[in-house]
Amino acid sequence: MSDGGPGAPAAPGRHVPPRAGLSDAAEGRLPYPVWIGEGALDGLGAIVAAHAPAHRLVLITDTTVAGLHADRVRATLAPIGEPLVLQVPPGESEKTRGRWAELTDAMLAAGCARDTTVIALGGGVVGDLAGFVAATFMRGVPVVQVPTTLLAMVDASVGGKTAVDTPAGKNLVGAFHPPAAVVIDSAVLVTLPGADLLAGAAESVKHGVIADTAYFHAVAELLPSLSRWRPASTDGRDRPAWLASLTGVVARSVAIKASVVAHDEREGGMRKILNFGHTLGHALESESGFALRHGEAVAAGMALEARLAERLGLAEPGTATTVAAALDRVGLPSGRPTALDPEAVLAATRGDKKSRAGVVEYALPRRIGAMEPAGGRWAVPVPDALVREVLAPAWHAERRA
Ligand SMILES: NC(=O)c1ccc[n+]([C@@H]2O[C@H](COP(=O)([O-])OP(=O)(O)OC[C@H]3O[C@@H](n4cnc5c(N)ncnc54)[C@H](O)[C@@H]3O)[C@@H](O)[C@H]2O)c1
Ligand SMILES: O=C(O)C(=O)C[C@@H](O)[C@H](O)[C@H](O)COP(=O)(O)O
Ligand SMILES: [Zn+2]
Repeated sequence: MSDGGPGAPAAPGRHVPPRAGLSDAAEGRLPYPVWIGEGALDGLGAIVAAHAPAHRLVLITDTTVAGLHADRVRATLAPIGEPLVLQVPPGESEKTRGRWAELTDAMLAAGCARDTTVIALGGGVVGDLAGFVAATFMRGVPVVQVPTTLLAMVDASVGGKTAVDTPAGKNLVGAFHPPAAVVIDSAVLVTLPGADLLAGAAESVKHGVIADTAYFHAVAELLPSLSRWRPASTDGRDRPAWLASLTGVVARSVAIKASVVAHDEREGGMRKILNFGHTLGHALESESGFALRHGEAVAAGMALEARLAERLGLAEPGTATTVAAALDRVGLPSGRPTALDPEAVLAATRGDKKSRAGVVEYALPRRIGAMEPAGGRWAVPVPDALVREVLAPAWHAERRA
């Protein structure tokens, strides 16, 4: 982690109207605004001033994102204050209690107090880590989420889950800490490589499976154009044909997630549907040593868990094949990668927090576009023998497009 220098006091109250629009779909469902649109980043300063005014601003980001987008963020924040900029190295292996300690120590050393707003600029790793810093710093200060990956735009930045990983597993120490606002500038996606776009789109595939058949097919149709994307330059001058469609995808995914979270913010029941693909997904992600991106692991987890749902007689026949076909077309994993030991994956599921009374639970679909409780439960136990059965066939990375 590096310190970008001391933050100057912010002057709350200056309000320049932001250029981007509020997501109609999310408005009214969440107790905080979600701004979505190309150029939304330029309105960040005004949004912070309006929704999270503070004496001090702390910008938490990773070194990759800082090099690409931090100058623009500093510029939009300039009228309200110079942020203390704290950078961590990129990657899931940085989402740790150690980084949390370094970040909170740096804030204390800089004299930050409860009148501080944290701005999380980056992918889901930064969002979860900075969100957890904000949730815990002096028992909680506001966080504004500014996602820069597709995954963080469609999923991680909304809903208030924050966490760090531990050696025992993913997201095991965390807090619910809803953001004060979310600012999504889809134009920053042009600097993201195709593989990261695809991994993010996997969470949108999930939203389609759990809530909207037409949306599932629309996302599946868009995947090939994302997989081919190679950022030619890092300055955002290229405007790919898929950008407008992807902005719509972000809005639809945020709306689906908002409608779930609005019903069950603390995951007492229905919110578990957002965990479709994640019981096995988290196990695969951890067992790969994070060689698999989160979205890639969730892709494999969805294909495997859809198979479980069919074998249990919960899902319509053909559901798993439809999910796997959408993933296979672009080389997203649709099964257990050959290098991972099935027994180790099964064992890793037991460390997840989706266990109840020591039994691991799975949120399983009924068909593409629908999740319903089974026997009154949104997540159900699955016999180990069945999990072993779906984990048995290996998925070969050579199948990647
Ligand atoms: N809190 C939630 O509800 C929630 C939901 C889904 C996922 N997550 C978490 O999100 C994490 C995964 O997030 P991710 O996929 O965004 O990974 P990530 O944050 O590691 O970002 C992926 C890579 O993209 C780089 N990057 C970010 N923005 C960029 C840009 N605009 N241009 C170029 N490079 C850029 C990053 O530096 C990083 O190297 C996991 O830890 C997962 O558990 C949380
Ligand atoms: O917001 C939610 O709820 C989700 O489950 C979204 C998931 O995509 C995300 O990966 C989440 O962090 C997983 O939840 P966890 O409670 O299993 O850590
Ligand atoms: Zn996820």
